[in-house]
Amino acid sequence: MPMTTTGDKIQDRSLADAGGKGLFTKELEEGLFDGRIDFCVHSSKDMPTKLPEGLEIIAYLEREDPRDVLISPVAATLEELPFEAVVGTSSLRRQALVKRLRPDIATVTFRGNVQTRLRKLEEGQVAATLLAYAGLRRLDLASVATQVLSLDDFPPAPGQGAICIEARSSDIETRALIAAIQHDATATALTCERAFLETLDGSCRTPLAGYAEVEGRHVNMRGMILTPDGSQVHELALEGDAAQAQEIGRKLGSLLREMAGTAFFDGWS
Ligand SMILES: NCc1[nH]cc(CCC(=O)O)c1CC(=O)O
Repeated sequence: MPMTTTGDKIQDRSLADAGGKGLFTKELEEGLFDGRIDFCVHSSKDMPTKLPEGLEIIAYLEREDPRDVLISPVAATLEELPFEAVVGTSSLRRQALVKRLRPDIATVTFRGNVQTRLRKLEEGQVAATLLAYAGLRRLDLASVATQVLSLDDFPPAPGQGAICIEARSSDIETRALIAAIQHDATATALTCERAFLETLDGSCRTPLAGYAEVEGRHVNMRGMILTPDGSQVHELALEGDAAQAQEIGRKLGSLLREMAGTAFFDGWS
């Protein structure tokens, strides 16, 4: 049964202004609670860190490419965009990361589905936009990407590129069925990234990035927090055993918070 979420309907505001991550999940979760559906498929990036009592993420699928891409009809790279170009994005993280690399660039709110954004770009409303490579690939639109941005310059949002399944905690049957498609390395990475997010971000208003790389039993997570104008950046990486994924994410978040100091967060939240 197709369902439309508030996140799909509200197209004129940034997600932070419209009410945060829960926008994409609320209607679907109501379907879980009243038994119309038994599981939901989400982009992990859109999932709040705290789920309603009685619901859980029961599996993560193998992660797609987590990187962001630049899409521009006027330049081949972010570096080559014209001086004081206008870039369309409603992501606080992308806004801050762009300005960190190109302080001359202005950003404007840019939402809507991918096709709408590409049309605005064609009409010349902005010189470029930024999107997740994973989303484009899933829509068979990878070829519209102008530049794939490096994980170092442009670290992704926690959860980017990973699909998760949410279900009722009590639904043992669905849990057992879905367990078969869990991708363990992705689950480890996401455990780490979501613990990081939970530690740092109550409000959804702090530009932050975080990406955990998992190889065998080893996790290496890098996190970053920025001021919205990209002028101040704190970043740090921590590594350890996969069994410690949650602790690594939490510790990374609290260390970054300490490094930045309270004044860093007071400025705009
Ligand atoms: N906020 C919307 C959203 N949620 C997940 C993705 C990308 C796909 C993914 O991360 O799996 C996107 C679009 C985008 O950021 O370009």
